Amino acid sequence: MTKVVVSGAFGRMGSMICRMVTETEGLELVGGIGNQAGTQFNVEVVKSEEIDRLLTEQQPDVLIDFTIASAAVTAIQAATRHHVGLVVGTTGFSDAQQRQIRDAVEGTVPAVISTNFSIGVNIFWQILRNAAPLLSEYDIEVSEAHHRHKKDAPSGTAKTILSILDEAVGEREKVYGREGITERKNEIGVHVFRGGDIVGDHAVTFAKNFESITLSHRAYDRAVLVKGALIAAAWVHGKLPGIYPFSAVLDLES
Ligand SMILES: NC(=O)C1=CN([C@@H]2O[C@H](COP(=O)(O)OP(=O)(O)OC[C@H]3O[C@@H](n4cnc5c(N)ncnc54)[C@H](OP(=O)(O)O)[C@@H]3O)[C@@H](O)[C@H]2O)C=CC1
Ligand SMILES: O=C(O)C1=N[C@H](C(=O)O)C[C@H](O)C1
Repeated sequence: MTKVVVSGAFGRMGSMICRMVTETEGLELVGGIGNQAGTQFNVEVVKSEEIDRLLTEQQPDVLIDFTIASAAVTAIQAATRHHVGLVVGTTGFSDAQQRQIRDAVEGTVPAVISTNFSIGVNIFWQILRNAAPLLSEYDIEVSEAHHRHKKDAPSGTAKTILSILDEAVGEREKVYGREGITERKNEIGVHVFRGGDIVGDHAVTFAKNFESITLSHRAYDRAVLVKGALIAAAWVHGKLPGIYPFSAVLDLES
């Protein structure tokens, strides 16, 4: 049995994760962390000031975090103090926050950290790794669309796409939207849409004269992201300390 605490327990992802943990054999929901205290699926949800008490009392095996960057850093640091494994889906970390996370996790706990827990997106990234080197002479544009409530832009997934492209075709300047008189150089254009309840769309277009190729992924239901996080939670329990990508959980490494 893997005992799970969910940070962001009242959020869009967190509340669905709490419900699906209670419905998944082998996982047990033992607590939550929220911006306010309360209960979720019959377990206590505490504010971040009470994390240490919760982790001491409930002795979870894994903490799953889907919050905002600053709250995630606090939860991650607490989990490492209590030797609790981690699944982190929160996006929008600054470079300094990423360093804080690496420093906290290294040598202490196993952590699966991914900007996207959909299996399809992780396969999409792998396809991109293989395809992009063949398309290095093409103009490249990246776009993403999400619901109106999303706070960070571009999405974490889009940032991962950009780092895959940097590695595959060499680092290029990123141009975030265009306005006025602009001349395209050897850059990557990045375009962000926000509206309605779009779960998550990502696309990469490679264009040259007379032809283009677009690789895209669309999530129709947040459940695909939640399912991936739960697969990661079951996997990470008992692993050696270190940061693992979700592709390692899925055994997608080529
Ligand atoms: N990796 C992946 O596959 C995915 C990643 N995400 C990422 O996950 C994060 C959450 O997304 P989503 O669920 O849509 O966002 P929500 O805003 O719905 O959920 C975040 C929750 O965190 C709570 N929160 C804020 N501060 C704290 C704190 N200090 N301690 C505990 N909880 C806190 C918020 O409370 P309040 O509302 O009161 O502020 C809210 O309930 C985002 O960064 C998003 O990009 C999302 C989907 C998939
Ligand atoms: O905030 C969201 O909703 C999502 N965030 C992740 C991201 O920033 O890439 C993943 C997913 O697309 C949904």
